[in-house]
Amino acid sequence: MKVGIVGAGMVGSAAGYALALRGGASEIVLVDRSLAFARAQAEDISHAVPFAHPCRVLAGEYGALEGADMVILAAGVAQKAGESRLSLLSRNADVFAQVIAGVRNAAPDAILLVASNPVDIMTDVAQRISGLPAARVIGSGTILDSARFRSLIAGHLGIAPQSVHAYVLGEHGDSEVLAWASARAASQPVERFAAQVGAAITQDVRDRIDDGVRRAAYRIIEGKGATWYGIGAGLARIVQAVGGDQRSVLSVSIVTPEVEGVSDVALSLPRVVGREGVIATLRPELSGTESDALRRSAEMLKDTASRL
Ligand SMILES: NC(=O)C1=CN([C@@H]2O[C@H](COP(=O)(O)OP(=O)(O)OC[C@H]3O[C@@H](n4cnc5c(N)ncnc54)[C@H](O)[C@@H]3O)[C@@H](O)[C@H]2O)C=CC1
Ligand SMILES: CC(=O)C(=O)O
Repeated sequence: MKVGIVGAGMVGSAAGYALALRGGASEIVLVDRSLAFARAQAEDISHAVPFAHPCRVLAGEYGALEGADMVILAAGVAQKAGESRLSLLSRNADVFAQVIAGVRNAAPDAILLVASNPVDIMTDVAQRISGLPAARVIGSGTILDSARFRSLIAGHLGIAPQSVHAYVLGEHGDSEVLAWASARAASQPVERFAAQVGAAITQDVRDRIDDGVRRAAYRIIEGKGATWYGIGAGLARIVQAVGGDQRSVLSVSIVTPEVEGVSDVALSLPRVVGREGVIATLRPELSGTESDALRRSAEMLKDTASRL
């Protein structure tokens, strides 16, 4: 599997590094508006390969993406402390107009994997500009938020996050929805599991976990300027699901025909991901409050995208 990465900054390079370590690609090509920077990142990542899986890590201009099966889009600006993801929209939409033309010329058959924020609207933008089917333009969406949610539930229950299935839905951003009603630990509703291990999920616990997920990016950006490890691993996970035709269920964003009465909106739901991109979309069990919140998130995203 040949994977391109456009935008070799913190997120793009972390994705390349995670891919090299996890063994999800035979070739990784980094592209950036600064070729010298992309070359330096590629050389650095290539020095991890002897400790991981065989893989060529290169840098180049857009032409070097020829033959790529998948291209990660991580170019553009990132939030500064206190800024919301949505505030990046017009700047990153301009960047995508250039980037997608370059990618499509070199690798017209590649699946696009969008990371740049605001990721749901950028997924919508990427799909519109590229003209590709929605199933082949995937935003990382809430894959990161779902990982944060699973980690915090697992920490409370004293188990591994791998034993927790829980999704964050809607926007990757302030209006996201933590789907407690469908959260499971060891196949049981998390409340039932919690009662068995004497770790009740009280309203205080829910509020703490909600804040831990929803405000994670703000806290990390305040502390170190940006986030990259979590999303780098999440992007590598999506690439592996596609490359291995794994049909894994991941919460990712694509333009979706209808969500809670809102049409043609890009947001995250659990989706089956394999060789052709998104193969199916699932609608998890939600409480009334969660459905209302998902509708509001969808309406906000649709409204913002249609004003672009
Ligand atoms: N989806 C998610 O969960 C997450 C998304 N992000 C987003 O990812 C994006 C990248 O963040 P970072 O890597 O931290 O930023 P960064 O500033 O470290 O890297 C961005 C890179 O894009 C390149 N670039 C800018 N314009 C370009 C163009 N026209 N053509 C080619 N390359 C161009 C820059 O030279 C730079 O190397 C941001 O929009 C950020 O908000 C960040 C963390 C999580
Ligand atoms: C920056 C960002 O989108 C995140 O870490 O969630």
